Amino acid sequence: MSGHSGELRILSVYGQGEGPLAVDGHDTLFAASELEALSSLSADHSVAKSLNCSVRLVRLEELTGHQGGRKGRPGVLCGKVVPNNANMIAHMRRTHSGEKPYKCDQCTKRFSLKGTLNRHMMNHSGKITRKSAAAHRHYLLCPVCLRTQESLSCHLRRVCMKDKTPPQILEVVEKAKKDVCDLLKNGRAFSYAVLKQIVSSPNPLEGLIEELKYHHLFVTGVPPPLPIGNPRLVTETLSECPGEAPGETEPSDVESCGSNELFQCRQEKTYTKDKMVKAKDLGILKKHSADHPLLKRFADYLKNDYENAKYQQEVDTVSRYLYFADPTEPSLKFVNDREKLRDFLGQQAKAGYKAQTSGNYIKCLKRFLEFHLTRTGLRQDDGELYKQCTLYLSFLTSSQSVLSKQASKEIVQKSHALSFDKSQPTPRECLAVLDKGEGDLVKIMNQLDDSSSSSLSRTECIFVLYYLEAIVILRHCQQPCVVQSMKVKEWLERKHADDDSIVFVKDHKTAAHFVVSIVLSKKEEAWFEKYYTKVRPQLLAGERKRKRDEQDEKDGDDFFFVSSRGKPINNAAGDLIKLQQKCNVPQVSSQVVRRVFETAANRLDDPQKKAVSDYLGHSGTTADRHYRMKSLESIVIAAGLLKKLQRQKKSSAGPSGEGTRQEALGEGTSPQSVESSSHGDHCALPQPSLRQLVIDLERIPEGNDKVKFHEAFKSLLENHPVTLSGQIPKVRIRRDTSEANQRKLYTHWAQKQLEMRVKHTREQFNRRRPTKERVDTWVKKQGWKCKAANISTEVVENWAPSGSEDRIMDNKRIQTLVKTQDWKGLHITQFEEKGDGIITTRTFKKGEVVCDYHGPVVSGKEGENIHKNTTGKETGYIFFFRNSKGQPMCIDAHSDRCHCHPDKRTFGRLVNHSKKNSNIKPLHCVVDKHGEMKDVILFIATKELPVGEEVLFDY
Ligand SMILES: C[S@@+](CC[C@H](N)C(=O)[O-])C[C@H]1O[C@@H](n2cnc3c(N)ncnc32)[C@H](O)[C@@H]1O
Repeated sequence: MSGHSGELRILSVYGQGEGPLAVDGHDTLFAASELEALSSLSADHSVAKSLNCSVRLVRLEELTGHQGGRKGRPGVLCGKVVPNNANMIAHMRRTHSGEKPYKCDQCTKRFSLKGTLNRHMMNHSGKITRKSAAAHRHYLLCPVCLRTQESLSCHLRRVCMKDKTPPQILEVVEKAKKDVCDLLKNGRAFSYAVLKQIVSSPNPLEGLIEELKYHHLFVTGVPPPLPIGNPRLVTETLSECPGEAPGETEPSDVESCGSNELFQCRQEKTYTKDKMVKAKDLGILKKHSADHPLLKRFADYLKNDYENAKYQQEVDTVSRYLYFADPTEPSLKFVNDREKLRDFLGQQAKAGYKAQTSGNYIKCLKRFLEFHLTRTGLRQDDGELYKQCTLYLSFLTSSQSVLSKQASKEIVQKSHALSFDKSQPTPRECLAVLDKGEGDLVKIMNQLDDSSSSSLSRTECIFVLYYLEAIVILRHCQQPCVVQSMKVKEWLERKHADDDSIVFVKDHKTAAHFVVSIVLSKKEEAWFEKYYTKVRPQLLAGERKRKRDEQDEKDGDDFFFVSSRGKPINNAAGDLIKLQQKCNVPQVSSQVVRRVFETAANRLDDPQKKAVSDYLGHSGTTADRHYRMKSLESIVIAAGLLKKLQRQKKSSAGPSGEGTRQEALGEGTSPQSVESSSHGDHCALPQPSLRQLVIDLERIPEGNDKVKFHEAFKSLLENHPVTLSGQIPKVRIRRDTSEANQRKLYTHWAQKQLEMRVKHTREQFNRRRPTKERVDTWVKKQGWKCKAANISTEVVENWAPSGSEDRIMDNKRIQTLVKTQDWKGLHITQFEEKGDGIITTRTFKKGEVVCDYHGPVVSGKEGENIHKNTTGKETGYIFFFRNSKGQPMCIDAHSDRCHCHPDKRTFGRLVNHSKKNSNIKPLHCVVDKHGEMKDVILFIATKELPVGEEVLFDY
């Protein structure tokens, strides 16, 4: 570009109303003479006027001063409209010439803006002027990228909220300003107590981040949570019994109710319903269509990757939040607005949701984001959104930790309140529906026996279904989702223990990570069997007729409990309510029942309490520990204890409210008395509280009962002594011996037999420590009806040599080892001065047989001859001893390989000598080999031998 001095150049022309005009003048050079007129302001305006636009004129000498536009791009300038020529010149100088006109008179620095100079001057003066303080307030935090910005509005407009409207940006700026003020006012002081609490919390870092956030300070670079290793495990943890968070029932959907349409019961307005209505009013229940691709893909992910049967519930949860965040359509944009989540949680709190429920929402949202971060192409498609999602994920994690703390607080408060709640129902009241409905159930069951009318009406079928569900929930204190998860296979594979049968439900969705066991009495088992063989097929058959129309729905073939539509039942809690309404008894939820029995279990001693707690699955024990306790016997014992607690009679107390121990434990309570006591208005009857009963129980001396039990047990043993293979005396026999102690007699007898079996097993392995597998195999061979592991664990874990030395060779294992020379735990190694020797590869206990001195047994004389005739390497391998008749004998092991084991070097002949450090001793024994007595020299450990020790004996 060449120019003449005095030329003016029209840099750009901005039209008014028609957009930018690409007029020639944009790049046209005007001759100085022609532009004489344009060199003044008026000329500038006149051009503008004629073109109906704004024109900028720049003198070429000014342009040549900076050699082009900003960042070295010649001729490309900012296109800014300035009001007049003077301002234009100032603008050009400041912005495009690289010149910095404002100089600090205290140092050499120059600044292009006066405001920047002013701020710089503060460094010298140490004072903040009114003007500069105002400038400082502009350092606001961008809530999206979490960076402080000199001009937030400008930053949002250009970067983080490019697609938002000015009012939306203004709103964010105003909020940021408010936050800064709040930070200055309240955010700078930290409470020592709070910090201490955070530091001692299980996740101090998370707590700290949250606390900083509370103070309007943000931590950047927080990594997103690690990818989930075991989706299945996480699924189980996340979906704790859907629809039943501890302490409340919050159906996943407003519309959801019982699994069936039976009993036209009036729907009572419950607390839960109130809550749902409120939630609906507050707008937190609306959701997007599940057909939206975003939600559909998430559903597929949950269904396939997590094998989450209840995936729709989780999708709905996410959908509700997405709707709240943006009712127009589901999107990931919600990650740009953290305030929205706070609003949502606030609304949930207003509707009366518990912190745990809100926590569940956050869990689902996290999973939704994890899905997008790990399973979609979000990173490649939209890097910025991907980044926002990771930041939001950590925000969710922090929010979750706050909610979980609040949730535990709520649970503790609630259980504390409940433990002192005298209006809590008694155990008997909890079971009122079972008592009241039993008559009808028996009638229906009898009807099934009658071959002429084996088909039930649909209502009758449903009644049986509901009643059996109620047995599992109320009598066996299981969560409704256990009922929903029980499979046919699990029913068919139930185990029998004496009169009881145990159903193991494996794939349930409770928070507990172990198999749920349900101990059914003989009567209950018979009902369940009739349901399975006669009622369930009717329910399934009803469905088959309709199936053609509903191909896509899952059918109930695998599930034990099926609805009248032949589907797996989906709301056992709702079914229970319906049954209670039908039987006209007060509604008691599964949660209340479990709590009542937990409280009632307080009266038990610690091991019993633990057994009940484990049975109920309340203890939070690890799976490992739980499986160990779960021998059939222990499950049955725990179930028996629970039953005992359930038999607590409701109101047999005298005027003082005191009942007898027997009454309190329900012993001798006849079904009739239960029936009569459960009729009428429960609340009208005088109630001794459970607490009172527990106190009464404690007042009664135990001693007398103990004596009675021991007498009963002695009497039982007279006719049914404990034997290794004997059967536990039948319930009838135990009842005849002592009605009150029949269960305890069972336990005690089983315990004695177990002890006897362990002792007997130990004897089989008394001189060589066995492996667990070996004991298991041996126990299985005995044909005892017990779990081999119960015995082998006991034998192996506490193994020590036992029995007299005279009888060691009675031990079959030792006999086998002598014969096979297959001694384990030893290794041949070389020693510099001694030649070969033996070291241990496992520990040996004092008294354990280490190996034998193997070789042909010859007379002493023969031995001496061999000794004389052997030279060199073969000397020193003859073991002299006296046999049981006192005759001199010897074992000739001069040959490196014996005839019977030509493939192996036997250990005994390689044991070296030491007088001082000997750790084994030889023991002469005799073994009967097909009627012929054979001498054996065993080596017995004289002290504990650690691994790697040389085996030595004093020659
Ligand atoms: C029964 S054998 C022991 C195995 C022998 N070390 C080998 O290599 O076959 C006995 C012979 O081992 C050697 N021996 C045993 N104990 C020893 C010791 N403490 N020091 C040196 N040599 C020893 C002697 O040569 C002895 O005659």
